[in-house]
Amino acid sequence: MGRKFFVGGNWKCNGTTEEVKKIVTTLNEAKVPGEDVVEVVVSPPFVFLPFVKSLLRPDFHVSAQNCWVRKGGAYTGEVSAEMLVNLGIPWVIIGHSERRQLLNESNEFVGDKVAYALQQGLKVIACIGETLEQREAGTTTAVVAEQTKAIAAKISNWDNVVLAYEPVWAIGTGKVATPAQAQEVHADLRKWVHDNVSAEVAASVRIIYGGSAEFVDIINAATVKKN
Ligand SMILES: O=C(CO)COP(=O)(O)O
Repeated sequence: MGRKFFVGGNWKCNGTTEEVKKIVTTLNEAKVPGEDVVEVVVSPPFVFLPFVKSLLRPDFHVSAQNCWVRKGGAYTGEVSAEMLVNLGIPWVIIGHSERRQLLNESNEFVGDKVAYALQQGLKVIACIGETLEQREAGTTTAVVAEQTKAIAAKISNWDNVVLAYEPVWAIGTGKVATPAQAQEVHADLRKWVHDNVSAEVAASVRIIYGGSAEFVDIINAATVKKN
């Protein structure tokens, strides 16, 4: 069976109650293929999670944008994986480049977080991606492999992991990766997973593109491929 499509929306640190309500209303009216074809996941800030979950159509799901690396406790300002599970939040984004860069989350820390969240029963969108400097130095493949390796070292079951390739240079910069650029890294990543995890995981794990995109390119690429 083919891999199920996955579409996610990371709302980052944005929104008011009114705006959130408006977005959810729009999403609830959207026409999409069934859940058996595509999973749709939205990721509001923590404070809006229960609100969004309560308003969102049942075939769309919610995701947190982060969670604490281990069991909760005396970690002021953090939100634990257990709390997300308790609230019925099925997904969490881990290792977003904004957290890696602004909050110094290391590859190892991200690997620990992914492992702990999975152990608690959450599904994880694990983000990886290179900076402009790394791309220009020709180290893209090595960088994303290193980030993936740090996750692979801590987990054995990839069923509940989606790998999100999010090139840092195409996040919030106005720059976009072309479908060919994204596809090239996806292919390298899948090969890395094949050679370093297993052929089964390489065949089944979903790798999504998570940087900015130009819809025109995607549609053209799909048309070219179809023809
Ligand atoms: O960070 C992103 C997805 O997680 C995409 O960011 P922008 O849409 O701001 O480029």
